[in-house]
Amino acid sequence: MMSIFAKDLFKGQVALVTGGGTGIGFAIARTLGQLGARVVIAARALDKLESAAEQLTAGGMAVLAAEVNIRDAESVNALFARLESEGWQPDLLVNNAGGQFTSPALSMSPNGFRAVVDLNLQGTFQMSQAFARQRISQARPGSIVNIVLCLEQGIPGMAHAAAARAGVVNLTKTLSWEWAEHGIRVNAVAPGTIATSGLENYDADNLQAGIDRLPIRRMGQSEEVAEAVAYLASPAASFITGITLPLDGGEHMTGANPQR
Ligand SMILES: CCCCC/C=C/C(=O)SCCNC(=O)CCNC(=O)[C@H](O)C(C)(C)COP(=O)(O)OP(=O)(O)OC[C@H]1O[C@@H](n2cnc3c(N)ncnc32)[C@H](O)[C@@H]1OP(=O)(O)O
Ligand SMILES: NC(=O)C1=CN([C@@H]2O[C@H](COP(=O)(O)OP(=O)(O)OC[C@H]3O[C@@H](n4cnc5c(N)ncnc54)[C@H](OP(=O)(O)O)[C@@H]3O)[C@@H](O)[C@H]2O)C=CC1
Repeated sequence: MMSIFAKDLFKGQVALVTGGGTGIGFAIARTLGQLGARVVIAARALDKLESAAEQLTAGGMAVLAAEVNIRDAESVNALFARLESEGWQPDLLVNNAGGQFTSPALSMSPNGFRAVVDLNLQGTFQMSQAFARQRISQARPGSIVNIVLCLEQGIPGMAHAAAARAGVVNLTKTLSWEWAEHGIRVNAVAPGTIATSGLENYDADNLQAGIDRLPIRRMGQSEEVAEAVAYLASPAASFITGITLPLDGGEHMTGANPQR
């Protein structure tokens, strides 16, 4: 997919994409890199990150693979300290890392619920706070884009993720208020079902049943998410903050219903 944006849109900027070694995060990293950004891809599995970085570098991009566990505040702080000392301090942050498992709410263990909230909500907060502290201490503007889930009809079978991502939607609004005076915009994209290897964790028949109900009756592509992220992160969206953009073929009207 060809980007509609100017080739040097993000020239001179560094973008940090969590979960940037796989799936949607990889597509976001590639798009921002093609648009001139130097890109940091960060996640837990360094081997996957390094092979993704190799692919992107082979395409002419400047890419750094960096290990982080977004659930661990010390690991997050260490990442930002490292990026600053190595000259990769990010101007843009894409909080893409996340995930969950399907389970009826009645049989979810407290620890299972907590693990998903910890990853998607606490992790996103920790990354955003570390990013904003660094930007604000140096009086530099910035932009954050959070990747959430389509949740407008609730998400039966994923109560933990529905709650955590709704938390991120409101966190997006709240941080956009608090950090606007520092020139930091905060927005989110809410994808529906997007064709990535991440979907191997989910029942294919349930996914298809959800797709069959969509007005646009297909899965989305990672590149479609990446283009929306590029727009929200760019100066073209300089008057937009606090929003969550549905990118879902209409799933915000039909719901996903993964468990039935
Ligand atoms: C229509 C559906 C559309 C779906 C669209 C969305 C797609 C995507 O999001 S794609 C992203 C793809 N990747 C994933 O979703 C995988 C993400 N999963 C994880 O990263 C992890 O499984 C985790 C964060 C959810 C948990 O990580 P961790 O803390 O390392 O896990 P533990 O093994 O320590 O377990 C903690 C706790 O959670 C319970 N648990 C874990 N997996 C399941 C499961 N599949 N079913 C039920 N319970 C699970 C586990 O048992 C632990 O609880 P206790 O046993 O009570 O200690
Ligand atoms: N595919 C879809 O249909 C949809 C996906 N989403 C969301 O989009 C995002 C990307 O999903 P997708 O690309 O499909 O799936 P992936 O499983 O490929 O992406 C998840 C990424 O998150 C990283 N990650 C997970 N846990 C952590 C952690 N604790 N610290 C740092 N990184 C972590 C993983 O890397 P590693 O394991 O190496 O840490 C991986 O790169 C996720 O938040 C997902 O929930 C939202 C809607 C729909």
